Amino acid sequence: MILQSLAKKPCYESPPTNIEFPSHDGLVFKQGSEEWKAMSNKVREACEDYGCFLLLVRDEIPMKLREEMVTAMKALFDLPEETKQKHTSPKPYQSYEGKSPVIPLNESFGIDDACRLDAAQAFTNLMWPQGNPAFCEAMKSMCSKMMDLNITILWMILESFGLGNHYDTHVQNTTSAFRFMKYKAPPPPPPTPSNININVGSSTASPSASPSAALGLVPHTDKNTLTILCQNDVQGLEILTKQGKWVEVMVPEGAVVVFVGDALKAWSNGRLHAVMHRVMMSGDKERYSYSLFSVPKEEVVIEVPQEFIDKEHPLLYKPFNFAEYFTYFTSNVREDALELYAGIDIMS
Ligand SMILES: O=C(O)CCC(=O)C(=O)O
Ligand SMILES: [Fe+2]
Repeated sequence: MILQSLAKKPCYESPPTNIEFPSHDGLVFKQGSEEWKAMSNKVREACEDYGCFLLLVRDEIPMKLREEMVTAMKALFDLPEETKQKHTSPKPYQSYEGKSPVIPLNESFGIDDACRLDAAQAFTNLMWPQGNPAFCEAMKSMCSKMMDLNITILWMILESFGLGNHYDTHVQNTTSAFRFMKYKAPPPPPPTPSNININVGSSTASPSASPSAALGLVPHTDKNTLTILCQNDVQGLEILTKQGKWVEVMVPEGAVVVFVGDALKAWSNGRLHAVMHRVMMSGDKERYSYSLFSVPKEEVVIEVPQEFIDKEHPLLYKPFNFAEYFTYFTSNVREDALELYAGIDIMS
């Protein structure tokens, strides 16, 4: 695994540093080894400072599987509208969604409890009643690899805080959700005097500047624990730095983006940062991305462990049920939903 911190500076004046960690036995480092400890600390620091980071995981998530996944997704989004609309769920963000007036370039499918074997089968059979084993296989395999990665990263974070004893409870309390996303290329901007080619003798006025980017996904923090995001080669992801500046995230081939969500931010008493991010589309290519979200199970109450509370770190969040917070958020879609719902006003 190679880890790259994002947005070292408010904007990329110099390339972010790459740190390489040799891996042993595939995904899992020898726990307790020097590499393991160094990697765990880097992961925690990135989560504290930026709330996200890039991981190069060519061994853990092979390129061939990524290619199969994008091919499978193209077939999925190419299905007729009435077939896609068959995917419905009472849960927010899980049904097929497309043609939203706010984000008209975006289409998505959410799949609950996605790492269960029967979830991939049920979804595939709904979309392709005649069967599509290639899709089902790619989805199943990708889900489990991304979940392994997700859990390993959580393990590293806990170990780095010296809280490895919380790992088993976290895993028992965790379920998963998967999301497929497609973003159409934005329509070309209307011609303006500055981008119409005018022939003046032998010289030609310069061609149009690149079309201005269009909103692909609204700014948000993820609400869950940790997110692993993969994309095709079309960039568009942006994060809001702590300095309040939107910066592009150039995701290299073979890398995934890891995000801290609100649930982990609250559990860590605000030590870890849940970063705002969005997608801005430009150019003429379609973006495909897919995410594996680790999510606290319905009944789970998020409570800050004593180890995170001291004089310098007063308790910032009261215990709350994650499912209830999520329901609250869906009817109060605002940036400070977590603070409003569970925050303790330490000034009063
Ligand atoms: O498509 C992307 O790159 C971002 C997706 C995302 O942020 C999300 O689904 O929460
Ligand atoms: Fe997100």
